[in-house]
Amino acid sequence: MTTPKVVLVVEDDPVIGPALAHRLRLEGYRPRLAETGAAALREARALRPDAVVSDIRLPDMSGEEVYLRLLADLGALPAFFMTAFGDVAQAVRLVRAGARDYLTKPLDVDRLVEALGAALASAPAAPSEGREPAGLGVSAAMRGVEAMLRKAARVDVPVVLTGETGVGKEVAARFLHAASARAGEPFVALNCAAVPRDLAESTLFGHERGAFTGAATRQSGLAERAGAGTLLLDEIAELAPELQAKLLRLVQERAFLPLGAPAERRFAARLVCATHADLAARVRAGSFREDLYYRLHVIPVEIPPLRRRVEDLPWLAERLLSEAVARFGLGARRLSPPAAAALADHDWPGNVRELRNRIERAVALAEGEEIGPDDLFPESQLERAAAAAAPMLGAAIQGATRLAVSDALARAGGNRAEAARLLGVSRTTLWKRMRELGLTGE
Ligand SMILES: Nc1ncnc2c1ncn2[C@@H]1O[C@H](COP(=O)(O)OP(=O)(O)OP(=O)(O)O)[C@@H](O)[C@H]1O
Repeated sequence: MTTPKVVLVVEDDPVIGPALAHRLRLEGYRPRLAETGAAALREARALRPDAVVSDIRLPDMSGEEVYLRLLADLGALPAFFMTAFGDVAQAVRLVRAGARDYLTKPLDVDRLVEALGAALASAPAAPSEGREPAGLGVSAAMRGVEAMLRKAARVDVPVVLTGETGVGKEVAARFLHAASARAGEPFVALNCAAVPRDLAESTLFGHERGAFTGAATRQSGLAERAGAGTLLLDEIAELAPELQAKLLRLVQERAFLPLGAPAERRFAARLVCATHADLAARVRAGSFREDLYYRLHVIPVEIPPLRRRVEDLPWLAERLLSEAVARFGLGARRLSPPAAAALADHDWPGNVRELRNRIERAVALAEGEEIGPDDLFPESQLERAAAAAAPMLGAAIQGATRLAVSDALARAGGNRAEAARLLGVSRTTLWKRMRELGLTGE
């Protein structure tokens, strides 16, 4: 059986949103409705939807902003926009940024369902039980990480993934999930740094109806939604102290208490944590509980930065390139040899996320089939232009200085002390400038 694809519907209209979600459910999708941009971003980070269908005007931000933030967080994914305003400029911008389609209201739902079906059929399928998960790299370092994760997948103990931002900690967590016996169960992720502090507890553990003002219905938390699958807590170092205590209970007793619930529930998922912070240092600084640290650190796995495994660059670039081409529905693209060489010269502070962003931008904007170094690193083109402009700027500054100095000397009747006073500089500075400019003061 295939797992239903998750479609995030972002719509604040109380009729259109639920109606669309209902239709998508009938079509065999797992829709998730968000009524604001902030809720959509939260849901997207936790659920990693397969596609997004969003209104362009939302109460708190534009659909465009939601999409660009989703792109940064999740990479490209099929996105469809709905608008009552037919704003062509925004449509063009969104399609350039990778959106699939732009539909005007009243919405032709059949057309949307058809386009969604086509987009999701061409998207790579989620790994399912028994299938070999996609590899993480070809370097010895990443082969080592894969071997470690495969071993960890066999036993149900907490894993902590560490590494710089964008190295692929979440990708590694998904690899672990796919390699484990839990592969057919949900994979649920929460970025602890992104969820507002007052919502963190109910997001993680859920709440009963009436548990707090505004809790109109019962809401299950991610600990419950992860079922017998895997729960990834990303940026674990940012978890508030009161939640650290509750997480300890989750790990130790495998139990959690939804807000306002009469009794604890059993935690059936596997816990994986990730962080780019030095957790041991946080323990020493007193901001992370030592007992939790030791509970979580049963299997620590470090994902090395991309600059320390350059052998992975061509492999990753190739993979991200074909993914971007398929997602944007474009024809073939390839990296020119100088572009491939430029990849190796860069030191990738943003790691694989930066590589993905550069490749997606290059695929979207390159004119022909071949992607050159300037498509990947447009800033170096600007730097070259600035360097070329620098001599011109220098000449302009020199010309202006010459005029000002000659004028001051003329007004001071050749008296250098007076000319320096008029210019607001010391006599030594004036003397230096005159020497540089070849002025004698005559
Ligand atoms: N081995 C890989 N193959 C393909 N894509 C990858 C790989 N590793 C990372 N990526 C891509 O790089 C981006 C960042 O990956 P991921 O979110 O897993 O990093 P992270 O270390 O969890 O980042 P952060 O510290 O910011 O949470 C994603 O778009 C992901 O798809």
